[in-house]
Amino acid sequence: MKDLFHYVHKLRKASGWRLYMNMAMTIAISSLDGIGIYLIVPLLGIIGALQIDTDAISLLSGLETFAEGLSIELSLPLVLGLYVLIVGGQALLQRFQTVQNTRILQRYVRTLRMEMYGGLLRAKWEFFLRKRKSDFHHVMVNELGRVSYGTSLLLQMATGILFTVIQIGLAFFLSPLLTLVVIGSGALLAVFSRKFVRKAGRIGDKTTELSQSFMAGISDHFNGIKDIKSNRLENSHLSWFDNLSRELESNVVGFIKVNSLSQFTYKAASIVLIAGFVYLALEVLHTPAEQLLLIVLIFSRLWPRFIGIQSNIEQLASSLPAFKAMRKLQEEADRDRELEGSGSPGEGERCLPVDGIECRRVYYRYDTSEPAYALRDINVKIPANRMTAIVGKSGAGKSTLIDMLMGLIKPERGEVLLDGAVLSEERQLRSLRSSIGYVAQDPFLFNASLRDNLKLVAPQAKDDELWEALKFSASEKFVRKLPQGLDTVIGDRGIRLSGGERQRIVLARAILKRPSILVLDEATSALDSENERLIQEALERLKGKLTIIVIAHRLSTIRHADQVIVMDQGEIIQQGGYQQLSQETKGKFRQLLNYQSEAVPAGDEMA
Ligand SMILES: Nc1ncnc2c1ncn2[C@@H]1O[C@H](COP(=O)(O)OP(=O)(O)OP(=O)(O)O)[C@@H](O)[C@H]1O
Repeated sequence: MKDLFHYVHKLRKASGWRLYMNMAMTIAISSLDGIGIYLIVPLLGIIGALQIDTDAISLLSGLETFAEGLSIELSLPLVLGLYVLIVGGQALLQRFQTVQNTRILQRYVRTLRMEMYGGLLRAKWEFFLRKRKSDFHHVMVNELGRVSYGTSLLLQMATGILFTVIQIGLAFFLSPLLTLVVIGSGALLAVFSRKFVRKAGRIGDKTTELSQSFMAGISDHFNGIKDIKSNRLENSHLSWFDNLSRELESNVVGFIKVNSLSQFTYKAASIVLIAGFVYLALEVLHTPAEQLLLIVLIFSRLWPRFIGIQSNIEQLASSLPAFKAMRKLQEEADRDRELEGSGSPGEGERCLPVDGIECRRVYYRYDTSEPAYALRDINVKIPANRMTAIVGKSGAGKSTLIDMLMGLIKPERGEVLLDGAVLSEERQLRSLRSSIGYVAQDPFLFNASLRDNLKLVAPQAKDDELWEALKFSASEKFVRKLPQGLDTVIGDRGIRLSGGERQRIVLARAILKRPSILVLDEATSALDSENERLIQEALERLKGKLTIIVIAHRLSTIRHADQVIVMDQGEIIQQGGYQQLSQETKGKFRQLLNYQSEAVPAGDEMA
């Protein structure tokens, strides 16, 4: 419930005066509706079109006196005209209110969407390490949809309750006793219906759980579709999908069963109640015909309202888990917020390291409840405007060290310094991040044209700057050969390009940002030796102008590095110049060189 109130508060903040205006309109519509319906029969009585004793209904005798006072004669056309005016006005207001309601709701959903997306984008990298990507899709699509639906239910319910209260007020004027009996019966039934609400809540929990698995499963499957197809895993995935779909189906049917059972209970009760009323009125109390007509009228107006509210409560209970899930993720993301107010790439002050980046006694664990350290007692300096290479076996901690140097993760112990100052302030971190050109192991491209992919980091870049960057990354030739050149759309994650082509485009993009620190994490692993040589030469030309950090398994790539760092099991076990390390015959680096020289033909050995 706390979560619901949290979102109601947000709704109030997002909609401001519109929400109150909406409530006021609800009151007007309900009043007009009540007046229109309840007055038609008695008004016909006043003008004598129906045989009704108006003195039996206090409100009507008052109205009659009022009309007499104004010396207005209540004729049939006047009564009917009044009725048309009231009901027509009410319909017009209702239309206006529907549009207004949608505005309120859509504005609110947009606010929530922006808040959620902004919160996620601004969260630290470590937040993403702990989470499944599909959980974000799940919250942004499914849960947000349920929250929006829940909120619209809430608005509907608020309208319904207001409506009912006003109708009760009007009905009370017409017949206090009868109205009290109807309310009492409704309240009694509501108490008995609490179990329906609880059941609906449990079904809502299950819906959250199932749709989370559904989203996680399908995104995993489509990410790994190539593996699925090549290993003929279609059937096992289909059977998983079938089981989950069945569970989803039975969950929905389960909810409808609960909902329809409660509706049935209310309807059955209404039949019994109305029969009881009529019997009591005719046989025991000998109520006059006009009163009896009112019993039916009041009952038939109020009872469906009770049913509607009960149904809304159940549906709301089933969407409460979505409010909870969304709030939880939003709060987690907000707690892990970083780089407040960071703008688009390239914006803000950039840093130009003069001394370099340094790690002092740095320790890091991905999971602090586990003993294994991904980085252990790291003491290293990455000198400015030099090329540093990080090598080591798979899992040695190379990428983790790079993440640490880029300020993506924070040391559990120890400190990272930029030009001698501890990297802790937001401003420092922001300027460091704005100055980095990063090419990941698994390069990411958007399903857009090459031009758009490149301009992502430099929106103002002219075509000749794009071509210059492409030339740097040895991609100019292949891009010129593409049918639409820079306008070629490269498919989902750049699927229409080869692995090596993708790496080169991402490298061009990193260069286009004109970084002062270039970080390449296995950035040329998919390249043939010819293209790799071209990139090496380009990097050579950059040496002395920017700080370059390279991770490479293929040691030939780092022949020209000024400094080589060798890592093993999270520690730095060797550090020095390429030549120096290759001559330390007992060192790990020499061992790695030997493994690779055995694997490549003699002429291609690095030296
Ligand atoms: N997100 C993560 N959660 C938990 N452990 C992780 C995570 N990423 C890496 N690790 C662990 O941290 C250690 C270092 O991983 P890291 O990716 O830094 O190695 P690496 O040297 O870059 O390996 P590779 O050359 O294969 O990319 C490994 O034992 C790895 O299992």
